[in-house]
Amino acid sequence: MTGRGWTGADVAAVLRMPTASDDKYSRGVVGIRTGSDAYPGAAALGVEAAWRTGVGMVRYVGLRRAEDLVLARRPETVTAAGRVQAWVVGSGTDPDARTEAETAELRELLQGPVPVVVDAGALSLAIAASAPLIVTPHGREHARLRSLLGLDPDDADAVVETADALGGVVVRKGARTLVAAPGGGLIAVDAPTSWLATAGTGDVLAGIIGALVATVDAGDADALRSAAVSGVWIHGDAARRASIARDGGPITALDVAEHVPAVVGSLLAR
Ligand SMILES: NC(=O)C1=CN([C@@H]2O[C@H](COP(=O)(O)OP(=O)(O)OC[C@H]3O[C@@H](n4cnc5c(N)ncnc54)[C@H](OP(=O)(O)O)[C@@H]3O)[C@@H](O)[C@H]2O)[C@@H](O)CC1
Ligand SMILES: Nc1ncnc2c1ncn2[C@@H]1O[C@H](COP(=O)(O)OP(=O)(O)O)[C@@H](O)[C@H]1O
Repeated sequence: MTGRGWTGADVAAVLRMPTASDDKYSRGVVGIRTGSDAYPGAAALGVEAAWRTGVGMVRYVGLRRAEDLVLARRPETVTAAGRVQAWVVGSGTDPDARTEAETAELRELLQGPVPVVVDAGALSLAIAASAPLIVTPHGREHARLRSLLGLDPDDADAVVETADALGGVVVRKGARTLVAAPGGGLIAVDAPTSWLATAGTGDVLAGIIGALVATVDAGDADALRSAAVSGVWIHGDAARRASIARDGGPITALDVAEHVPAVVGSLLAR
């Protein structure tokens, strides 16, 4: 399997410096519906990452325990209902523990006009979606998703086939992350450091991608794929910087989120 690469210049083309005529809404609003009583931390990680990527507003929708954690970490997060330009769902959720009401609301989101980044526990709902879609499975989740789509679960690198069957962008995470859009070519992004293989970095990635998706044209399939690949690139570079800041030592998921602004700033300054 080979795929074309992605460069800092490609990422910079997706980013936009705010101008004097911007306000918080024109900069994009991302809605994050993640976390659970079992995994409240995933909510805080995704919300932190979305803010750090540079949207005008992050709205969070979730259970009390996760919401409290999100607000303790990021009081600027808005927990009132309202419009968003992208959703992030599923990180830190277990489909077996989800209520019927929550499943129905997720299904409704997945039938709507707003693009949805689907991670972890919500992946099984993605197969029935009609919304513009980006799914972010790791290897095991990708195999499960392929089974649900009637594809060979063992064909780990057949990401283009998964994207075609799903009708959405697929980001199959790993040391080498593969990204494909329906009918499109494959793009591969190699992680600059394997310190990234640590709990919660996938939740951070979903927040980064959600923030980028909130700033692009939802009707443009190419733009959605570019936002997804750029999110993977930013995530990897933030991990590299986070480790360098610790003399090449280990990092945590929150360290990755905290280094995202430096990645974005340096790309916009080129
Ligand atoms: N801070 C947070 O809130 C975080 C929340 N998170 C959230 O957690 C949820 C589940 O995500 P996940 O990726 O762990 O799920 P999944 O693909 O089912 O993997 C399970 C597989 O792992 C294996 N396994 C388990 N323990 C093992 C061991 N010690 N050594 C070796 N293998 C071991 C296990 O094998 P088994 O024990 O069954 O043999 C099974 O095959 C998801 O919602 C995610 O967002 C995470 O993002 C982390 C931070
Ligand atoms: N060996 C590795 N080297 C570099 N990056 C990795 C490696 N393994 C996994 N990753 C990256 O780490 C992140 C892990 O995400 P995920 O599996 O969803 O974890 P979690 O659910 O704990 O957040 C992904 O971005 C993936 O690309």
